[in-house]
Amino acid sequence: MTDTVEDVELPYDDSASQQEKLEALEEQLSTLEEENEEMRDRLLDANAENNKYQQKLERLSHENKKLKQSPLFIATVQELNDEGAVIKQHGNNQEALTEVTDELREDLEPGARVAVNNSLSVVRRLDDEADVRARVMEVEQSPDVGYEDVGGLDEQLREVRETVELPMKNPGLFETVGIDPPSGVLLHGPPGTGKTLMAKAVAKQTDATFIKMAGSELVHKFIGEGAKLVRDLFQVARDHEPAVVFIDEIDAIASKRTDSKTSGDAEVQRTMMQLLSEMDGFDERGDIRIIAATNRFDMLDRAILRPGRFDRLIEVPNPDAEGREKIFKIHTRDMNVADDVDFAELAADTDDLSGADVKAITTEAGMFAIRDDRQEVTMQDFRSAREKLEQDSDAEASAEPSRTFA
Ligand SMILES: Nc1ncnc2c1ncn2[C@@H]1O[C@H](COP(=O)(O)OP(=O)(O)OP(=O)(O)O)[C@@H](O)[C@H]1O
Repeated sequence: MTDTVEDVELPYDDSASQQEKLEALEEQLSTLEEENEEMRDRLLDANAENNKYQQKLERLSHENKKLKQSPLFIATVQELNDEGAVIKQHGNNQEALTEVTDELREDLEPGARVAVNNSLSVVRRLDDEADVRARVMEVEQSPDVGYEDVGGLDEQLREVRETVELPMKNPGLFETVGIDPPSGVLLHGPPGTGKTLMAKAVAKQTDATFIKMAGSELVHKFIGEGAKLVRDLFQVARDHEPAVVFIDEIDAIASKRTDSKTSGDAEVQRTMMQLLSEMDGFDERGDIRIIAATNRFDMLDRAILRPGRFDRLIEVPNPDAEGREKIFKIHTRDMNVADDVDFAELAADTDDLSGADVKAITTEAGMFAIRDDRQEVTMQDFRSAREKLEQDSDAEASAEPSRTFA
């Protein structure tokens, strides 16, 4: 507590002379001034020290944030003991003893998958491997899509059948002629044009299991995961032969190399290299065919288009009027359509739309009939549906300029 003026003890007796009082007071004043000076110096030092600590704290907080954000490695907890957790890193299988915070410890047990940072500290617990696989891989024993469900892609379908179906159904033919069937088939074109549909249809036709994985899912946030998922993908395919492996959005793992050297890019590269090596070592691939799809053909790294890899390129464009008419008919097969509906006219009026857009119009037309309490879908319903979807996509396009709906 600070002294108040009343607390100050006077440095003289009442009996002292004026002169003595003055001298005593002067002496005390000078002592106090010295002490004050000393305190001020100490305060300044403390302030400087405080600033230094403040800066250090900021640096460490920044570092901490960066460590949590930077690419993380995957590991499995082997055991928990008094000193922390023994973890085994995926990829290099190295074991390490690392500290874990008390809160995190409660959430961990041997076998748990965790994300660790550069200094191997556990940052968080992850979903189990099986969950990740199930999330990124779609396995369908026999897709319920046939060639009759694909409209307006006769030429593309012919090529897909020749390159995927024929080698599976009649491998001897290629042996007799003495050529290798194309390894992988790449479908490229705008979104919603039927690429996935064709891949499913060919899987059904060949009684093959359809295994789909999206490139964007493969490029996981975690180092080592992408390449491992590619290995898993091909293992699942081998376990389910005959199989059609469909890799959607392949551009996510096979884009032209960028100049930046971030760990994220390195991870994408590693995932792509794993895919290439799986494809290259696939001579004895048996009954597994690979189809990839992309909306960004221009972005692809040419390495994946080399002979023996995705060497059959099939463009899948938006349908022309004739194609749109067929797609209208396919998606209204089970609908109660009024006699006045003219699909040729609707097709002529829906320039530049994709197959997915045409399908959306048919569903929306049905909704108009339901809202109006009718059981039959009329030409007017289709027209209203088209207008509604155009308006919706105009609104979306102005919010997000990269997407358009002509
Ligand atoms: N040619 C088509 N014939 C019939 N239906 C189609 C056609 N194209 C698209 N569709 C409809 O649109 C849906 C989406 O199409 P699909 O998933 O095959 O597109 P995609 O080309 O794989 O698109 P993305 O590049 O966005 O993955 C299909 O399930 C189907 O209902």
